[in-house]
Amino acid sequence: MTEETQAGFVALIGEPNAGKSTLLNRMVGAKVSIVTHKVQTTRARIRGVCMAGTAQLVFVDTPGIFRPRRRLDRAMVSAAWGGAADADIVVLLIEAHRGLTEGAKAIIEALKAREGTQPVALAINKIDRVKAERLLALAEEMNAAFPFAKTFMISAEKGYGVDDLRDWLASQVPAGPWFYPEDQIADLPMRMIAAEITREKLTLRLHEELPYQLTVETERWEEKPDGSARIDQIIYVSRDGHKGIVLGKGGETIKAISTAARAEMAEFMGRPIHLFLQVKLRENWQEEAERYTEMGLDFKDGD
Ligand SMILES: Nc1nc2c(ncn2[C@@H]2O[C@H](COP(=O)(O)OP(=O)(O)OP(=O)(O)O)[C@@H](O)[C@H]2O)c(=O)[nH]1
Repeated sequence: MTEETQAGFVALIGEPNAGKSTLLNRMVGAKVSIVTHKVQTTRARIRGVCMAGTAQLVFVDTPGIFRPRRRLDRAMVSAAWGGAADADIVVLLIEAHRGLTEGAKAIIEALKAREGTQPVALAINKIDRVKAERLLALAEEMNAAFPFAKTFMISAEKGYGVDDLRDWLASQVPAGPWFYPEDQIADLPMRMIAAEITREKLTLRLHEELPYQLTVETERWEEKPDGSARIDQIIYVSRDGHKGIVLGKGGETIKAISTAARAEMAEFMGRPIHLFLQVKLRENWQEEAERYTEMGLDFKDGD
């Protein structure tokens, strides 16, 4: 699965209301938007994954970044880029009927500060709301403001132009193995939320005691006929001695964490959850950490 597959990260940016969730839902499937509010401690949030032929596209966004009230200075811009900096491609989404707004201008300033690092495509969304003449003028105006690698005219809601955009993205990502097994893509957002919930409970419970390098992964997700779900997660620690901290005396700590995490998952997902936690040692932590960083995820704790 190496030579003939491609995979990459796509940062979808745009002002609030531009239609990012709608576009993602079109490309990835309806579960995606649910992720938005939950997974907040990660540097770049993974919003969804989709397949386009032999390519796997992983969509990330950088929340709340491009909403500057004042002018952005360069340091702020580069800090604000966070996970988007690691993306292979950036897509700027704007609204056709609003055009080149102040917010869009601020984003373009930010893009200019890092011009040349990644291809940036423009997607003019909500084309169902404007006349064709206006669109062409807007596309020209936008391309005069920034050298976009490509311009797409889409309607995320109606689905116009979305396949073209996806196919183009697929053609731009590098050759390489997929980041996620294909059969996990559909429930990936829920898996990630579940892992994030457990991690949050670990943080709350352990505070400074928390082993510096620790991750939670959802290993298995099983739908039960009664509408409940069984979730198996592994808490990875980097040193054997850390296991004891997570388990606590007589398993007390892990039990409390599990109870709290299960309750929150059940509430969030609106159904009964059976949660099974295991603590494991992951010795080759360093390489793994690099892998996650590459993916724009910040799973490290304690900083
Ligand atoms: N007419 C029209 N409306 C659209 C289109 N795409 C999205 N919308 C609407 O625009 C509004 C905002 O869409 P969202 O997808 O929530 O926007 P967003 O960029 O994710 O917004 P934030 O989560 O605030 O960043 C919703 O009411 C959508 O239904 C489109 O192509 N045409």
